[in-house]
Amino acid sequence: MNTEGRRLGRGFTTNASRLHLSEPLRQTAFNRLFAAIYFSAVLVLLFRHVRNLFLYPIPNLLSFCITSSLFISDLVLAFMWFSAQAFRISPVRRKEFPENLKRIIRDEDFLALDVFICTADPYKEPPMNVVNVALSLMAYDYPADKISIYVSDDGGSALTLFAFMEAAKFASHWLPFCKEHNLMERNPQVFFEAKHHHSSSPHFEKIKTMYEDMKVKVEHVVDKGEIVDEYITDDQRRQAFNQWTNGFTPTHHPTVIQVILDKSQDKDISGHFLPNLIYVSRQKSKAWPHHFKAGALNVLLRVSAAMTNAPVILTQDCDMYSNDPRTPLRVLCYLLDPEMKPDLAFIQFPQRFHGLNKDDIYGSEYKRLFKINPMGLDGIKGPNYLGSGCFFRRQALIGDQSTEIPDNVVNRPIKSQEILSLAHHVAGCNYENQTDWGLKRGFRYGSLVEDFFTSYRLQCEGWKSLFCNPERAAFLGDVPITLFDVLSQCKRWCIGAFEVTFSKYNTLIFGSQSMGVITSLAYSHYACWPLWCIPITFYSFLPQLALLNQVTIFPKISEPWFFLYVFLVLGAYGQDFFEFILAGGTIQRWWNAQRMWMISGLTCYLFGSVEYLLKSIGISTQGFSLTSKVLDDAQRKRYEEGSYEFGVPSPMFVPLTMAATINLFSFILGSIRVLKDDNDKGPSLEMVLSGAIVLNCLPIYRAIALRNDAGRMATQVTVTSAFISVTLCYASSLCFSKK
Ligand SMILES: O=c1ccn([C@@H]2O[C@H](COP(=O)(O)OP(=O)(O)O[C@H]3O[C@H](CO)[C@@H](O)[C@H](O)[C@H]3O)[C@@H](O)[C@H]2O)c(=O)[nH]1
Ligand SMILES: [Mn+2]
Repeated sequence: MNTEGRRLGRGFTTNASRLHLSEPLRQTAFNRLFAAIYFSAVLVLLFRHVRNLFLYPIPNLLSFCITSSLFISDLVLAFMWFSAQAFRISPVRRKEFPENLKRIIRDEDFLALDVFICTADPYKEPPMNVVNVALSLMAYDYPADKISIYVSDDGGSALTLFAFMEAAKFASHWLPFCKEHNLMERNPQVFFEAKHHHSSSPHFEKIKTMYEDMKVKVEHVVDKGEIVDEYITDDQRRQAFNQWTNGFTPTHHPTVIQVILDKSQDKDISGHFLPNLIYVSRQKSKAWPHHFKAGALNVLLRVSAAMTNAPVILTQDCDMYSNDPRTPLRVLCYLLDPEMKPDLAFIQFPQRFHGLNKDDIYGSEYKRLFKINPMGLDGIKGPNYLGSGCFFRRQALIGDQSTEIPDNVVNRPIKSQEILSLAHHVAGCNYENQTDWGLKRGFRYGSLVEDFFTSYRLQCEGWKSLFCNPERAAFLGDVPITLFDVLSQCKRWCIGAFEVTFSKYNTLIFGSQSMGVITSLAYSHYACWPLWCIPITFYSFLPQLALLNQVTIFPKISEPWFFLYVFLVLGAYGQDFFEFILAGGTIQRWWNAQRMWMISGLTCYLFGSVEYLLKSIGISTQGFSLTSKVLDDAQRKRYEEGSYEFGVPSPMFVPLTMAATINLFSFILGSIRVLKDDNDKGPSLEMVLSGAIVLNCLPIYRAIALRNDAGRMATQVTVTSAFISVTLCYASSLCFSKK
């Protein structure tokens, strides 16, 4: 069949030897035009602020404070808008043709792949889930002798090792089963939960029973917190678990490296070799910093260099399973392209999630962060690294572009004493001492968003990246299902972002010199992310307090400035809305995403900024607080019903509840006045703003007053917020009356 010039839907054309294609997004021209118009409007607004502040006499301190707060807020908004244009300037879309690969490569051309899976706590990250992730990756449609799975266990837990030993046994049945039935779902948990036509066959029943047996065993062990004697079935296992001696704790223990499957010896039930499966728990000592996930990944980089040294590395979080067995073939479409540029460092897939509720109430899809923006960056230097679902060229992490690194795979038996002792040596906690690991080599240290920081530094060094976004999700991960977990995760990201901003690698100064202005703006947008808290907080309180005291701070409808405000607000929201919908979103999801933006401004952005401050003056020492992946049934049920989960009495909820209360009162009071007053001059911007915030806060009112399940707002939070709100209103009335 002649496939030349065949139209491939969505506007791509190709011929039979093409491996990949890219094309600019259609909205680019509009984006640029709109940016020019909007930019002029922003300048006019800033001009108005400057004039009000410096050219007109200021009657009193209060109005000076109000004017300058509005000016600062709008400056931040302007900066965030401006830097975000970097994502809009040349977005591209790609497509790969893995079906064409077979024609041009032979089996031995497949590049060896080392897969890194990080886990850190068997109670927050259930070993059964981690094992399912590993099984889905081991079952890639790829020559098994080219795949090695490395599991980094920062929890140093025998329970996790046990789970993997069981998984290895199950793998010898599961992998041939997947291949025989050509399954797409190769995460056994997901596969068995879905309804399938195989479900009547005896083969299906048999493998399902095996899976259930393994699950029962692993969960039993995790519940007990130790490996029961009856499960220590042979000397090999006994020797392995004997490494957990009495003084062994998660934060203080020697290195444990266990080769669970060896591709040169272990076969599945159909007689094919299985991929390598290696458990690594690096040495930990309280005397040495371990640098969290970045540290764990660097240990895997070195251990894998000693054992298999594959030229391609996939980094994966322990909750991100493979949803498409052909993903590595897509990667080969780029890496085996004879025209591949030597400066390509990594290929990033979007983070996508399963188990989101219908309208994604917490905006956990992060469409902008994980899809729209990476497509935007793909047209410049390439997307930033998202921590998971990313294929690196090993060379980018261990050398510069000019170092020749032999792309050969180590071919010694990985269980040899020589290799194992080298692996132990490089996993030791003082191995990195006095070296450039984490500084100039490997995953970079110094930020809680090690992914963002690492790709930033790589791109500063001249490396590029690609965004690969196939229709069927390559990976699917878990989302946090309580608001507190969502906000805590985002707070960690904020602290990490500021760690980059206030380092010598500041994205605006260092970045613009090393990576060009446009890319550095994009990175600055993220690095300054927590700054959103400034405008959001001011706009949630200031105009409302003014409204309560019958003072207007925004232009009235009779003034031309009114329309400038209307244009700026509608323009920004409108563009955001269209981009969201064009990227496949729904109206409800967009609404929830913008609601989460407001909520974040009053919670995680704000608390993240404060915590960063405390950390930098040495008061707080917040580390990497893991996102919980454990499911509580009642919480899950409420999440599925679309009900916001407050529950915990966190101080983060206080400013949020205050904003909800104050906006409600100012809106009601304002409405009463409008109704009573005949010489009313139409809508005031203050009223529109507090009305919009009240709409956004509906779930909060419900959580305070109408619910009595465990997810309602904690009484402490309600009482504290009410008290501070009253004080704030009283104080504001004193200030405004002095005027
Ligand atoms: O000391 C640590 C801490 C974490 N992890 C692992 O890091 C991964 C990410 O942790 P998680 O709690 O799931 O954080 P998230 O906020 O959900 O992760 C996002 O944000 C992180 C940066 O903050 C990135 O590393 C992740 O890839 C990205 O998905 C997990 O597999 C953990 O097991 C470690 O290995 N060691
Ligand atoms: Mn996660």
